[in-house]
Amino acid sequence: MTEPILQVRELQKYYFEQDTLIDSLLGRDAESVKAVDGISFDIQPGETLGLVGESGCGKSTTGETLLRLREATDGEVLFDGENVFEMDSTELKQFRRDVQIVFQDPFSSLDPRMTIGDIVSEPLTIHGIPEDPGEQTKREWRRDKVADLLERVGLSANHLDRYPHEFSGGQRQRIGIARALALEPEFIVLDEPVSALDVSVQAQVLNLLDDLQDEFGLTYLFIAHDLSVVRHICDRVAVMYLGNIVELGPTDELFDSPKHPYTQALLESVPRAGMSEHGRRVEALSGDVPSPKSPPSGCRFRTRCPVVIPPEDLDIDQQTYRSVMDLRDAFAAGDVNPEHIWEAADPERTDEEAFIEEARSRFVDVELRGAVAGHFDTALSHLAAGDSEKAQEVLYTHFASPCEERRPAVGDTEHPAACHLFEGTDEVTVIETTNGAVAEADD
Ligand SMILES: Nc1ncnc2c1ncn2[C@@H]1O[C@H](COP(=O)(O)OP(=O)(O)OP(=O)(O)O)[C@@H](O)[C@H]1O
Repeated sequence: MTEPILQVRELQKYYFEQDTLIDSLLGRDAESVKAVDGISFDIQPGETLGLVGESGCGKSTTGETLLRLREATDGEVLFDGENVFEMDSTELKQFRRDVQIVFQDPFSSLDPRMTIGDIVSEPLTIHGIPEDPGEQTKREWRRDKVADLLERVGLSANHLDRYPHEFSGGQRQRIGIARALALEPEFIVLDEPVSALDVSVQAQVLNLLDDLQDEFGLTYLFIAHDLSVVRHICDRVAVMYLGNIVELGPTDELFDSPKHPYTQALLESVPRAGMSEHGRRVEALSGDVPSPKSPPSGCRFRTRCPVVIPPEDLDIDQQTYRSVMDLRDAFAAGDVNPEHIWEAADPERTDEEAFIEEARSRFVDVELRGAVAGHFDTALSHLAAGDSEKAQEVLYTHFASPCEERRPAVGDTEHPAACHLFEGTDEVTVIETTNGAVAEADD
């Protein structure tokens, strides 16, 4: 195998909020937003790696941090074997030529006061290119170069003296791409390059990117939230959730046999022609993404996961377990007020049993049985007595999931996924239960 052009190792980027002098004078604690929290991947020369996930999961931060446009909190990035975060000014200057970024919004990323010629040639001017323009002046050389670049991205060389507002969204994105190509880079981060464009124009820009990759031998990191876009342009796809990579694999394999419950849910939420609701195997994603300021312990997806693993000694179905987990989270967030439950309980009765009946009807809509019912009622009786801490403790003791105790490792196989369900195995299948889908590992 060839040497990867890019190697990302345990990259971490935290944003710190409330850490100004005024904040500390006002006694506010600094808060960290764990936007990217220890991700690793490689990209081979000439490859397109997709980076997908819901809004806010850390995709753009990843792209910008590995290009050193943002300062990493921790981790390492090697480009052509060189440590990007340890480059001196000469090495960094060369790096800035070799890597480029294309942004999502072609309306705000181009300076409206500059002509297209100036926009595309600006990187050349900044880098003092050409050193030797031969028979021409530097300005003539750059004009010719820009005219050539415009034609290569499907625009006319006659557009050189026009301004961005004279172009459509698709054309502006082509201008952004021409600018990124000016320095003849090896690697480009494409940050949602077609998300702001009409669907009819998206395919044209994607085809252009594909052609340019072949023509110039480019390597891409293609960031997108739209899975259907990634499918056609990427060789491999990495799926991100709340600052972590949860699955990475060859595109077709990842789409045809997704392993991680998050990838499965993400794919199920993509409308697909000919697929009826009945044919869906896993429920589409529900619930909100937790805040990256206080991400869940262990697996970050566990608070929304449809197949979270119960403790070994507990016989509990997924729906009931989810209700208990949600109740625990509500306790922890201070969202459960016993006074309200007493008020809503049968006014004829003031006994603990009335409280428990009311609380059960509020928190679970399935019938609890056996040990599960016993632990649950014990917790509720503590709550009835006003001891919310003890109630929480009971729920944590008896219902703790392996998914919350340890962060699942991403393996180093060709198609790894970070999920406790199949750690140590390479295969996963999805089976259906009456209460929803359950992913199971093949041993
Ligand atoms: N400058 C900043 N200061 C504080 N928090 C930030 C900053 N920039 C991004 N974040 C937060 O970091 C997290 C990751 O943001 P990022 O933009 O990288 O996600 P994304 O997956 O690219 O989302 P989108 O598709 O919406 O751009 C989000 O919670 C975001 O609010």
